[in-house]
Amino acid sequence: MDAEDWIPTSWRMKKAAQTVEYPDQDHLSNVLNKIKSLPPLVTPSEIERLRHQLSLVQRNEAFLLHAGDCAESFEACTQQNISAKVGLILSFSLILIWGARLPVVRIGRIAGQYAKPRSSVTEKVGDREVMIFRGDNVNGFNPDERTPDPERLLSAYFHSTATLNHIRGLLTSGFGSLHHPRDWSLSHVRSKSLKAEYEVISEGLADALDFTKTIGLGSGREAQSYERGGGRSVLGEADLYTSHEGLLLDYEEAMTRKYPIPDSIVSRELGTPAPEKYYNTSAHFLWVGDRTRQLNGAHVEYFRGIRNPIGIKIGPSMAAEELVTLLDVVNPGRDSGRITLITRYGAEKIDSHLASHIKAVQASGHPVIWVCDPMHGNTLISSTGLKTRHFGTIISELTSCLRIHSECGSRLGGVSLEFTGELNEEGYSVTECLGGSMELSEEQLGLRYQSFCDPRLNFEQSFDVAFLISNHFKNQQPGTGTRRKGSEDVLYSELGGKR
Ligand SMILES: O=C[C@H](O)[C@H](O)COP(=O)(O)O
Ligand SMILES: C=C(OP(=O)(O)O)C(=O)O
Ligand SMILES: [Mn+2]
Repeated sequence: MDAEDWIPTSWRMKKAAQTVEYPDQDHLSNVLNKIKSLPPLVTPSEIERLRHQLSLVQRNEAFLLHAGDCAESFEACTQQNISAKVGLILSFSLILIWGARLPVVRIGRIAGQYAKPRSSVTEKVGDREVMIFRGDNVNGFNPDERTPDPERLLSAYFHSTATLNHIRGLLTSGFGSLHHPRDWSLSHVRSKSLKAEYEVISEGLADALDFTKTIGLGSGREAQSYERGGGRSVLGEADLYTSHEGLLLDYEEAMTRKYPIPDSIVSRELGTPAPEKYYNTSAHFLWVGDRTRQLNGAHVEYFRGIRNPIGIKIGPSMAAEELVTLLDVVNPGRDSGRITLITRYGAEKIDSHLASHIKAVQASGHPVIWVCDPMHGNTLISSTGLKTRHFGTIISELTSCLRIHSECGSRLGGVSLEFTGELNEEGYSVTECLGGSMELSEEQLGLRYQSFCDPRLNFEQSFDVAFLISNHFKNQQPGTGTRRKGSEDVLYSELGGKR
C-alpha cells in the first residue's frame, strides 16, 4: 500500500544526497514540464505483473536476474548493442532455468540507467579540476561538457524510449523465443568449451520442446509463435523488465503518474471506482542506491510512495536495526514482492554483515527478496589506473552469500550483476574485469575498456558466472545425488585455479 500522506513532490521537503546543481533553474522547470506531458514508458499492468512475479521469487518459486550496464550511454544506444545486451540477459537466464529448474524473472539495468552516484564531486583531468561525470542524463563524459544540462533529462527520456521500443520489437519478433536460443549470443562466445556447454542446453531445450509437441502437450495458443497468433507476455514472448537507480528525483517525479489499479488486482463492485495509486512509469523496477538510502532522506521519502516493486542497495554501513526501520517505512503493509534487498558488502566484508542483516529481517517478519550484488563492494584500481574487479573476488562474495543464507535458514533469491554483451567493431568483448575462464590479465584491460563508470563482466565472463550458479542449483536439487561439496565452496572450487 502506498502512503495516504504522500504525493510525488513530498521528497522536496527532505534533504537529498548526491544532488545535481543546475545553473539555470527555469530551464530545468521547462524541461521537467515537458517530461510530465510525455507518455509513460511502462504501464501499471506491466508493473503489477512484475510485483506478482517477484512475490513468486520471494516464495522460492522463481529466481531473479537483475543485470546490465553500470551506466548506459546515449552513444551506445544502437541496434547492435541493445540486441547484444538483451541476448546476453536471455541466454544467461536460460542457463539458470536449465540448471535450477526454476523460472527466472529478468530485470535489465536498461532503458533508463543513466544517472550515477559518485564518491567524489570533482576529478582531476590533466591539471584541470572538473566536475565528475554523473551519467549521460546529467553531464557529458567529455571533460569539456561537465556542467549539468537539463536538456540531458529529455534526451534520457527519448533514449530510454528508443531502447525500450527496440527491446519490445525484438521480443515480439521471435528473438525472445525459446525456439531460437542460438540467436541470442553464441556467435560472440569465443571460448569453445563455453560454446559447447551452451549448445548442450539449447539442443536439450529443442528436444524438450519437440517432445512436448509430439506427445500433444503445449499444442495450444501458448505453444504457437507470436507470428502464428501465439500469446505474448510483457514486452513480447519473454518477460523482460526494465530498471534503473532512482537517483534524479526531479525526473522520477515527472514520470510518476496516478492510475487506477488494474481490475485484475482488486475486485470492486460494479459502478465503484478502482482505487488509484502512484506508479513510476519510467521503469518497471527502481532501486535506491547505497549512497542515497538515508532513513530521513529525500530518496527514501520518494520511494515509499510509489507502487512499483523497489530494490534497496545495502552495504557495510547499514546497521541491522536501521534496515528494519527502513523496511517499516517503505513497506508498512508488508506486501510480498514489493522489496528486494540487494546486498553488496565486498568479499572481505560479507561475513561481518550479512548474517546480522538476515537475522534482523527474519525477526521482523518482513517479506523480502535477498539478492547478491557481488560487484560493487569489489572494485579496485589496476596497476594501469583502470577501475576493475576480479572475477575470483566476485565469485568469492557470491559463494559466501550462498553459504551465509543457508546457514541462516534463508535463501538467495537472485543476483544483481553489471555485465554487457557489447562488442567492439571487430566483434570482440569488452575487457573490464580481470580473470574468468578467459583469464583476462591486467595488461589486457586497456584493450577494449568501454565502460563509462564501473567495470562490467563481458560475454564470456558472464557465461562463466551463469554456469557456476546454474551448476550450484543443480547440485542442490533433490535426486541429483549427494552434494559434491559443502555448499560454501561449490562455486569457488569449480573455478579450479582460474582466479
Ligand atoms: O555504480 C556505482 C557507482 O556509481 C560507482 O561505483 C561510483 O564510483 P566512484 O567511486 O568512481 O565514484
Ligand atoms: C551505484 C550502484 O551501486 P551501489 O549503490 O550499490 O554503490 C550501482 O548499482 O551502479
Ligand atoms: Mn556500478
